[in-house]
Amino acid sequence: MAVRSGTAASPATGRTDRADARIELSGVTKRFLTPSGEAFTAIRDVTFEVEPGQFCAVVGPTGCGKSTTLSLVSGLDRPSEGTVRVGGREVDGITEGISFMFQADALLPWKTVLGNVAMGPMFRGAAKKQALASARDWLRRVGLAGFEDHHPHQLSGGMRKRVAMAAALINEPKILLMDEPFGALDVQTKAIMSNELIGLWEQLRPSVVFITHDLEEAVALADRVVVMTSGPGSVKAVYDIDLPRPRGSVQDIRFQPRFLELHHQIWASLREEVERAYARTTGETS
Ligand SMILES: Nc1ncnc2c1ncn2[C@@H]1O[C@H](COP(=O)(O)OP(=O)(O)OP(=O)(O)O)[C@@H](O)[C@H]1O
Repeated sequence: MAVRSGTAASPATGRTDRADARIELSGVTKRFLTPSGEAFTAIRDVTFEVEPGQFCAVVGPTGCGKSTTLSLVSGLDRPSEGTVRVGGREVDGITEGISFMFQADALLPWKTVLGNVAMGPMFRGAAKKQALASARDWLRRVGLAGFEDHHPHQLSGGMRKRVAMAAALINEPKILLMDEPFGALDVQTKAIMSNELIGLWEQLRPSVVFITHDLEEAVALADRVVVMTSGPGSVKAVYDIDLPRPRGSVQDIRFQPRFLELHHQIWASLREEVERAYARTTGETS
């Protein structure tokens, strides 16, 4: 493992080398105006990179600015200072080739499962027949063959996540942004979904920014873990995870000595920030 900050190491052998999938945040600060008109700094001087095809997890205490960071990468919001680049180009609006997955389902309740998944290619100009064929194929890939005509409310939470995953991946994004996508699932379903995500990611290799509160999930899935400080968030440390790929089942990897070692080291760093954030909410000084 390497604890790093600053410039990124070369991607490991076998990674996609699509330079247009590189994500770079450099000295990024984001301030919001509070209702009373004062400036509130959500993140300060955030710098890190995600290599093309790399799976990068971001962890940090609640309110440290993880979602804010993700929205700046997506182009939904702009930095107050610093630059966000995707593929070497400064982000100045919604960037082509990015898909999202959030904790809340972003499925349209009035559309069938097939209709929800086919929407992406249809918006991108695919013929309806082709979009539906591709959606059927993706539903098969996420284990939902036979559920094409169901509506989202007729599915379990895990099944809805599969639909959301198919809807995100059908566009074959170069970048996948995920904000606690499995946060609302029970432990077993979360593990199954994590395994499925990693299997599909290994086939498509988009660059991933994956926000999570679950450090085990971060270490099990990621090539790189970014630890953020308590708010205003900045990058405290970057850990390159040297567990081999393919990783296999996330349930099993948690028992490997190397996993435990990495988890222990990163938790020592994260814990200080979690405690600092907690002390603030309880009014204690730290
Ligand atoms: N649009 C906004 N206007 C004002 N303040 C905002 C806005 N968006 C976020 N914030 C504030 O910025 C800080 C960081 O929020 P953000 O949601 O990015 O944190 P987070 O690390 O993702 O939190 P959590 O882990 O709890 O989801 C919070 O204090 C939040 O209240």
